[in-house]
Amino acid sequence: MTLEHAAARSLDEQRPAVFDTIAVIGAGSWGTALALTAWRAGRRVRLWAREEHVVDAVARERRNPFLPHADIPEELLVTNEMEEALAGADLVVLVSPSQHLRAVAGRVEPLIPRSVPVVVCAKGIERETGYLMGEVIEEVMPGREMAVLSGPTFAGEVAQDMATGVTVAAAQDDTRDGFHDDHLAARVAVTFASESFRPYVSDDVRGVEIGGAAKNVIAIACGVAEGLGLGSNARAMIITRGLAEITELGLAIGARLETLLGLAGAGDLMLTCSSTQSRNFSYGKALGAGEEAVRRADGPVVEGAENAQSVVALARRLGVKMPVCETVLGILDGAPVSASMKELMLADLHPEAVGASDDWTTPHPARIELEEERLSA
Ligand SMILES: NC(=O)c1ccc[n+]([C@@H]2O[C@H](COP(=O)([O-])OP(=O)(O)OC[C@H]3O[C@@H](n4cnc5c(N)ncnc54)[C@H](O)[C@@H]3O)[C@@H](O)[C@H]2O)c1
Ligand SMILES: O=P(O)(O)OC[C@H](O)CO
Repeated sequence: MTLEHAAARSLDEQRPAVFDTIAVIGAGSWGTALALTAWRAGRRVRLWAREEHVVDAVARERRNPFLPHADIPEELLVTNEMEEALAGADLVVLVSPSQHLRAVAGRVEPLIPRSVPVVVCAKGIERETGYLMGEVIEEVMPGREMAVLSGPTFAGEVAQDMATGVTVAAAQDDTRDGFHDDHLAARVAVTFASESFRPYVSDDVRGVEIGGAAKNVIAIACGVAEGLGLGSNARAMIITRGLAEITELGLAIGARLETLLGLAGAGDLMLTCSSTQSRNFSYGKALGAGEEAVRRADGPVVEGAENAQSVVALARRLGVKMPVCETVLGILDGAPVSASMKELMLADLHPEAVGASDDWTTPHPARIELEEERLSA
């Protein structure tokens, strides 16, 4: 059977076994929404919160300040004790911000049996090492089975039980053809699936990871354009050229095109680039509008700002051109916002096709004119 044929067989026919007891590690907005999703799907759920004030708030009013509008049911245990959260778990879901994943996974590793798989939900690339999230896990939790879960998912909507689709990816045994009911991604999919939460299964871990990491940087660029009042055409251009950048980077690390065009790639890019529900978009919008763009260590994470440097560093290492991401990095480093976006418009002209800018480029005529005017002034 070919991979395509096997993938087309429904998971219902195959009946992968669900995980019963889920430890969600990280009680920010996404960890809390995922804990609610697993609880609604009928699982026993424990949620580990790093901050004591979160556990206190849940005990007092069944609300988490990171996700203030969601009611947290009594049956969902919320604790500061890592051991208590992990006790008896047959699946561990890691939902810390990307730059803290290593430390958090390092705390989890000695506390769970070798047989317990992990699902990584952070979106980013580790700054110090340039590692994708899965590579961090391979180093900190060697030999452990791992899946990644990503896609267009505002935590607030997921918490309100609104229709959402995600991609869950886990490596496949090369010696076997197609998807099987013991494939970790399939087991995670049936564990979380509900009427309103629809996971799709994949074996392209890198594709899912890179889409989630890079789209946040592009979302900042879209926010900047919004803040500057550049209009809807500009936003569509940035999203589309952003997708071209993500595609080129993804292909360079061995991701598949279908994944980059799927929920965890194009889907998440569209969502994050077009709504003030996105922290990344809103942060960029404040920068574009010349307002104070605030990031607090104890506040909501802005992964695009945390990861612009690591995304650009990976692209430079692989010889991939990412002008939109480069521009965002420049702005974050203090370059003038409006002039940086203008420079993006006046960059060399080249073919649209992904990877084709090496074939043919020519200086932008308007830029040459400006330079000549400047010289003659
Ligand atoms: N919020 C969403 O809508 C959403 C959706 C999908 C994926 N994600 C991803 O989930 C990950 C977690 O983001 P979030 O939105 O849940 O966070 P959040 O912004 O809601 O909350 C911040 C989180 O960071 C944690 N934190 C702060 N300092 C820390 C430290 N030193 N060590 C460990 N943890 C620390 C806090 O405990 C808290 O859980 C990110 O990679 C994000 O991109 C978020
Ligand atoms: O609020 P953002 O910008 O961190 O985006 C949240 C999710 O990643 C959207 O899928």
